[in-house]
Amino acid sequence: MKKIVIVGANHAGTSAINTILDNSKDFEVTVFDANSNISFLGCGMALWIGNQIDGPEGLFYSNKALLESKGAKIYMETPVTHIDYDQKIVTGVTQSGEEIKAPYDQLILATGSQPIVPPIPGMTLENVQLVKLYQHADEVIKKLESPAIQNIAVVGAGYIGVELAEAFKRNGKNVTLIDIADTCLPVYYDTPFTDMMKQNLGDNGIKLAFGETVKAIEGDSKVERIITDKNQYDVEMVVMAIGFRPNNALGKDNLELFRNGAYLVDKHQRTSIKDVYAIGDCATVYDNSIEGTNYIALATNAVRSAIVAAHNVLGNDLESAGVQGSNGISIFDLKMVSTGMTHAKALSNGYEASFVDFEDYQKPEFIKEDNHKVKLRIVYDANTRRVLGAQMASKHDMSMGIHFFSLAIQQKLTVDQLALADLFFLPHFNKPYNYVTMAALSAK
Ligand SMILES: Cc1cc2nc3c(=O)[nH]c(=O)nc-3n(C[C@H](O)[C@H](O)[C@H](O)COP(=O)(O)OP(=O)(O)OC[C@H]3O[C@@H](n4cnc5c(N)ncnc54)[C@H](O)[C@@H]3O)c2cc1C
Ligand SMILES: NC(=O)c1ccc[n+]([C@@H]2O[C@H](COP(=O)([O-])OP(=O)(O)OC[C@H]3O[C@@H](n4cnc5c(N)ncnc54)[C@H](O)[C@@H]3O)[C@@H](O)[C@H]2O)c1
Repeated sequence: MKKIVIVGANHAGTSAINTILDNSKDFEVTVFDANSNISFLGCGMALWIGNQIDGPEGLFYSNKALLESKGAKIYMETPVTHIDYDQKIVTGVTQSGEEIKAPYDQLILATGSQPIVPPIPGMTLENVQLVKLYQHADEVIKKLESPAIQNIAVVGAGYIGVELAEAFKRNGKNVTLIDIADTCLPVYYDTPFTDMMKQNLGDNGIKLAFGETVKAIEGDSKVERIITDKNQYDVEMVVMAIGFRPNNALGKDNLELFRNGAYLVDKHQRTSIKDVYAIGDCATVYDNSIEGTNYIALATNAVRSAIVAAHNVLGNDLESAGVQGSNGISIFDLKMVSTGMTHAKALSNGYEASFVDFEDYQKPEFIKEDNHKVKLRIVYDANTRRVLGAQMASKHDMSMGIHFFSLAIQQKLTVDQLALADLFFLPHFNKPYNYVTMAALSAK
């Protein structure tokens, strides 16, 4: 039997294990994970912290017993400390200090990412929190019960920071949201959209401290204040959410890396060493919007890249379709979704980019219930007319609409091809002249 070793058993690793074992019985699959749990959905963390769901139980979809029932050998709480890429041997160390040596024919690295820790004074004070793992969320929730914690600074107004700012507000805490950029969610949306989210956060009582650089966290053993280049805020907890860094410790000296340290992979998820694959947050993706290699840490990419790697391990020649970085967020009922490049990013990447904006009600005005305005921006190349990105915002759940644009970018469609696409009409759902058609028709 061919030996497959997988390092990391969270979203990417679990997806690879399932794909291999669901499709073949001819492989011996050995898996190592440093953590004590598998498959925690970080995307549900804010809902759990904000008391919008019953508890964390539903945020797990797999476990050691389930994967072992399929035939995998799973070592939990067993960090891999060394990989001999010449001899093809992975070494893990159990909690009791026992060394496990696992030889492989093919190796899948699924070691994910870690939150970025800024090099500022005060990071080791009590109540400075990182938020990635189940254990992190559990610790934050226990601390929130203390009446001593009333004022919280969230650093980073990206996806995690904005979601957690809402969650802490739902706990009745005073929240200050700090970002080095002059707005929130700048990676994903252009100004008209980030302005909507800014307004939404402000209207719901979150103090916004944008355009401020954090210099230090201060206190006498516990957090007492956070200092920026412009202000200082008295807080009892600081939550750091300024992005992820790929976890490349096991391969950084052996494998070719992307500029941020992620393992550089091709469309088969192959690294620079034969028989070694990398998937999920530790690896690069092929980004169809920029037509090149990129780093986009998302669970969706983790699961799909794992399916691709697993099929190649099985001997099926499967190539990734690439990604568009499609994403979504819902904060105090404001829903925003985006895919591909923002206009600002397209310009900074050297495209002669244009955009078209359109805003309309989701349904005809005679429908009075659950009918909200939807704001749409399509970003396209002014020369080739190729769709480069799209953003949508509404109180209506229009999220499925972004998939249309995602596929358009993947298939290199032009904005003019979208204008004449066959979109159905029914008043319960949309308008005969819907905003997608109208926006695309209006593209200059
Ligand atoms: C709060 C939060 C909200 C999020 N929301 C969303 C969302 O809404 N949508 C979305 O698409 N994505 C979301 N993400 C991102 C998503 O969680 C990640 O992209 C995803 O976890 C990546 O999966 P992964 O398996 O590649 O890596 P990870 O989840 O980082 O898992 C890596 C695994 O490798 C193990 N490991 C690492 N090193 C070793 C070693 N040396 N030996 C053994 N094991 C090792 C770790 O213990 C871990 O279990 C969110 C993330 C967070 C933190
Ligand atoms: N809904 C979702 O799809 C979802 C939810 C949560 C997380 N995620 C993913 O998880 C990953 C990590 O999320 P994240 O929110 O940590 O990263 P992010 O990239 O979304 O946001 C990081 C934010 O931190 C800011 N920042 C960077 N350095 C800073 C500094 N020194 N001081 C202050 N601000 C600073 C950036 O300007 C940015 O706004 C991302 O890939 C994200 O897409 C996705």
